[in-house]
Amino acid sequence: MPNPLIFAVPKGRILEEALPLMARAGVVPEAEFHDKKSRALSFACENPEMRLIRVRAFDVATFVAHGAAQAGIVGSDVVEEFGYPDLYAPVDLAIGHCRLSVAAPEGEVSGALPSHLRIASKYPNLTRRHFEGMGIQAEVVKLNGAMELAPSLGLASRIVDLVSTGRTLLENGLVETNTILDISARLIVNRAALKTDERVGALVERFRALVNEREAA
Ligand SMILES: Nc1ncnc2c1ncn2[C@@H]1O[C@H](COP(=O)(O)OP(=O)(O)OP(=O)(O)O)[C@@H](O)[C@H]1O
Ligand SMILES: O=P(O)(O)OC[C@H]1O[C@H](OP(=O)(O)OP(=O)(O)O)[C@H](O)[C@@H]1O
Repeated sequence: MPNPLIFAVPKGRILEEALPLMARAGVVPEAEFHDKKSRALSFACENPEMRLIRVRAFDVATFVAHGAAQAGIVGSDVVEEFGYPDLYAPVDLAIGHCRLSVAAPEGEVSGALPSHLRIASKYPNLTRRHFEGMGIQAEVVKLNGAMELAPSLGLASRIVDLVSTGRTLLENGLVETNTILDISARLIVNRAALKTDERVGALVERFRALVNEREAA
């Protein structure tokens, strides 16, 4: 039998929406995948030619870009932040919708911006690029969560973070000032694997057909 095709998924909130779509595309993990007590990270699938790995969202892109996994599902925020040349995102799955936005403390949203700003974010590249486009040099303080605390504690004057309902910003006294990126989850594949392994192309076509079907309905 050939090496199994490795399919990488994030462990958190995208997963719930992705699982039904994956099942319709023939990616169905063994029962242990759903066992909250299991510490396994790699799972057999109904299709014996496939294995599923569960990793952090940012790491999904890294595994696929380096060819350690051949395909996966991840938010377009992660695809854009890394910009890996070996990673190809051919299908917009139209799930996991949110946006990447700049937010500032209430009361500090108006007035001209200085030429240098300190921004807290998990997305240093997208943040720097956005502010460069406005002629502002952004010094990014990299945080992995709870960005919303940074302005009130003097760590940064603004944040760049994911927004969905807007509740987290509101409850932390922040106001959204600009949207940098509208986000949805993508099917991603390793470019070399797409060229050399016909199973990868077939997988892309299955997901593409599913999304087209859903749009037509
Ligand atoms: N409100 C939201 N907050 C965060 N991410 C969201 C939201 N809505 C949709 N997303 C999408 O979900 C992705 C995070 O996915 P998920 O929660 O599955 O990852 P994770 O592996 O748990 O992340 P982490 O590295 O934070 O542990 C984001 O990259 C984004 O594309
Ligand atoms: O606009 P809202 O609906 O309030 O959602 C946005 C919040 O959700 C995400 O955090 P998450 O819950 O993933 O926690 P984390 O950043 O600590 O992982 C994000 O970083 C925001 O804090």
